[in-house]
Amino acid sequence: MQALDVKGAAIHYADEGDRGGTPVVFSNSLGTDFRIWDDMVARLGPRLRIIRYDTRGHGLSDTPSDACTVEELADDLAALLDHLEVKRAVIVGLSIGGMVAQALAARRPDLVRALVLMDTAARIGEPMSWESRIAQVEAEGVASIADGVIAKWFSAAYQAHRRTELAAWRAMLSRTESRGYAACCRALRDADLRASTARISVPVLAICGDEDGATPPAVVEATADLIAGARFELVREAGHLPCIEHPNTCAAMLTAFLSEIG
Ligand SMILES: O=C(O)CC1=CCC(=O)O1
Repeated sequence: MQALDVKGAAIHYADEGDRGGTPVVFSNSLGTDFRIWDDMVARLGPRLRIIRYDTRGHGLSDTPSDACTVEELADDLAALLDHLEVKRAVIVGLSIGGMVAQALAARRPDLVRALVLMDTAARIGEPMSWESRIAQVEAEGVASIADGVIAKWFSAAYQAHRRTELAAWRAMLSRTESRGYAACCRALRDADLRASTARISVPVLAICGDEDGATPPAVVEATADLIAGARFELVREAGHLPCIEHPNTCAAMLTAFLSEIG
């Protein structure tokens, strides 16, 4: 187990693969931890350095405060990459992890070679809906919102046929500490990255599940449209977490993108 102290908070991470290979860094979404990348990462080629970490307040990472910003989350990632002496990494970010990737590209362009923006946007949801989610999880815990969240995370087919895996992912979500979850909801409530994202100049691949109920394809594509040269691709029969539902497709998309950017 590896963890880094970032301003008093333990950030849990894994640094695996070929230390001399292209660094590829994975940033998770709200209510998840870095296990969401397991199946996708297992399908990637050998000459990559694979770095995964748990966003603060999630997985084994600490929850240092009741509130945070996307910029602070990007600074956590920058501290981790500085510690690992990684520069020019390909950052793969899912949902809030994709916002962290966009913010990192704006704040520390030296760390970013390219971005894969998965089911994410420069602005996600409305402040009022984040407010009511914060109130709900602070009053009754993350498990109390699990039904609604799971419905957006997975396609109709996955929900109908993968009951056991669904129960396991629900357990991951429900066990997320409400303080850390609410802190990241505050970051989402306050983040509008449209101006800085429009200035991103590294290669960008945007990916979205066609049944994503949280960041629907049109929202993800609108963010891709802000970035010069960004490409948008759909994953069929997938919800908000296509890396779980279709790891082969997502790994193939990432592999093709990596060979394009060289
Ligand atoms: O939990 C959700 O509603 C989906 C989501 C929005 C931002 C994020 O990271 O996940």
